[in-house]
Amino acid sequence: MSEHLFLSHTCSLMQRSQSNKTKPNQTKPFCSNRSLTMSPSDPEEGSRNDYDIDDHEISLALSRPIQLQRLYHLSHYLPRADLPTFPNPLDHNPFFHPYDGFYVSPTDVILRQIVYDLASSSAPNSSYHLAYHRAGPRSRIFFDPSEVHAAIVTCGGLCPGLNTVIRELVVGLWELYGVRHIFGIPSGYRGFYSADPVPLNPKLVHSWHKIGGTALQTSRGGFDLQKIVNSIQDRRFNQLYVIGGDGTMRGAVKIFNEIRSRGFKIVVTAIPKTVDNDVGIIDRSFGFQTAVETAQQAINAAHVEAESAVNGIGLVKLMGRSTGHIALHATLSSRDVDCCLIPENDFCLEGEGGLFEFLGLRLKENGHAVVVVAEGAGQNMIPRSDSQKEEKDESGNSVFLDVGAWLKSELKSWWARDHPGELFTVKYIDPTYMIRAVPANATDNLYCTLLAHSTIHGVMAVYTGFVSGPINGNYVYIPLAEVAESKNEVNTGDHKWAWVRSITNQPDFVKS
Ligand SMILES: Nc1ncnc2c1ncn2[C@@H]1O[C@H](COP(=O)(O)OP(=O)(O)O)[C@@H](O)[C@H]1O
Ligand SMILES: O=P(O)(O)OC[C@H]1O[C@](O)(COP(=O)(O)O)[C@@H](O)[C@@H]1O
Ligand SMILES: [Mg+2]
Repeated sequence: MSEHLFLSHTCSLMQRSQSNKTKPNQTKPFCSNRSLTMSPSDPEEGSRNDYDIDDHEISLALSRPIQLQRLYHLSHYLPRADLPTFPNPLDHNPFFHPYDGFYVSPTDVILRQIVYDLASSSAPNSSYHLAYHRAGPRSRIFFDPSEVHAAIVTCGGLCPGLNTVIRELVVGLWELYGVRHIFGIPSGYRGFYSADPVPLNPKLVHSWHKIGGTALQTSRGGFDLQKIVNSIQDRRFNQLYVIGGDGTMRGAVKIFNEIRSRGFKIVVTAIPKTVDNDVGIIDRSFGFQTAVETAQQAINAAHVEAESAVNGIGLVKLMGRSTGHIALHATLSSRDVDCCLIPENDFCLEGEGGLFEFLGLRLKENGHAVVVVAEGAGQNMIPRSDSQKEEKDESGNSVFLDVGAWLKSELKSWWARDHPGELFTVKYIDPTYMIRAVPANATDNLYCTLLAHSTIHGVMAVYTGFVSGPINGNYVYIPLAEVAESKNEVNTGDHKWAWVRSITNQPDFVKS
């Protein structure tokens, strides 16, 4: 799945770097502050210290090959004769003026990593620079727009921006490429074989970006591969846009493989949807910022309630099945939070270093405290029956118990035991669905638009089995299977989590 490209700029950077070695007084590339970048090859400038960068190390780092993550293209399994090409209709779109460089070529790439330690050759992947195909319009397309039959489906839980993505897929296909056969599949994967497709057009979807949820409806479970692919074939769909989270994408990989093995001229693409921001590789998922913003209202309310009570604790549970991104970002944005609990960190309640001790001190100092807990945190501590242990939703995801309700009850028991007769209040706010059922904010709406349009461009170029998404702020095409298996967890060793801890002053809550 990979090929090596030695790009000419790599060579030219190497040459620049090497030529600097022989002309010590010239400005070196990548050394912004000459006084901090003495090279050991310049004896008159002193001996090597911590700020030194060896030219040889720079050359080595820059001379690494670029490994391009290859994408599936219909030409990989269909004869070229079945894939006539057409000029991109954007050539004649009155609103576009394709200039030199407007169209993206297969050699346009975006590097996965932009932060490098030039001196490190032992770091993972350091033997090459990983790159992805840049997203964007191609000069030639492989679909006659009049023959396109596009199907759009939304699966899994809600996320702000779902309707915007659908809207922009419809408007983009219609306005940019002249596609007129666009259909919504109602109620998730099961809708392929249990419902009639709904014809979509720009007029119908015009104001959908202002509405939360998904106008196409969604569901969990109901993934029947053969029925889905048969339905796609029977209805002559040749473009499939699947919008959903990790489960949906694992399903999309199976659909893609089945379509490929049947040799159909059908493109499959997925648009990652996860309010939890738990999908890896891409910078962030759409709707996440809206969810964090909406969570502020719950935190503010918890703070007001806590402050207005004697020994008041405001407890807010936020979404995050296996990752604590929403809780973390909401905590960082709020500054009213005393403690943030996430699934990536175990915590203990009792004893020295435990949550109760910490909150007891906060109440003593401030008279109140605000706790934010992600829904997946502390699940291993909540007592559950055998049937609860086994419980799964229709998609096979484990059903979590309510960590907020459990924590509230534990807090009350602790206080009654250790501070009998003293006033104490816990106000538990569970805004779960409120943070994901809202329409996307302006930033997420714009993001959804770019996501939808960059996806359409890739599909019209008949890349298949791919996901479009931003890496380092640039839109790229990533193999679907890679995204489906990726995970984005909070790195509790990095600066962001340290920042949470420095704001809240919370300890690790480990048993001492
Ligand atoms: N491993 C899998 N293989 C095939 N389909 C799956 C898989 N996991 C989930 N699905 C299907 O994907 C859809 C959404 O999955 P779910 O886990 O509920 O949400 P999300 O996609 O948001 O993670 C459901 O219809 C489910 O049946
Ligand atoms: O009640 P539902 O609809 O199953 O949704 C609850 C789950 O959905 C989520 O919001 C998102 O999950 P998915 O993106 O995997 O669908 C989780 O945070 C939460 O556990
Ligand atoms: Mg999921």
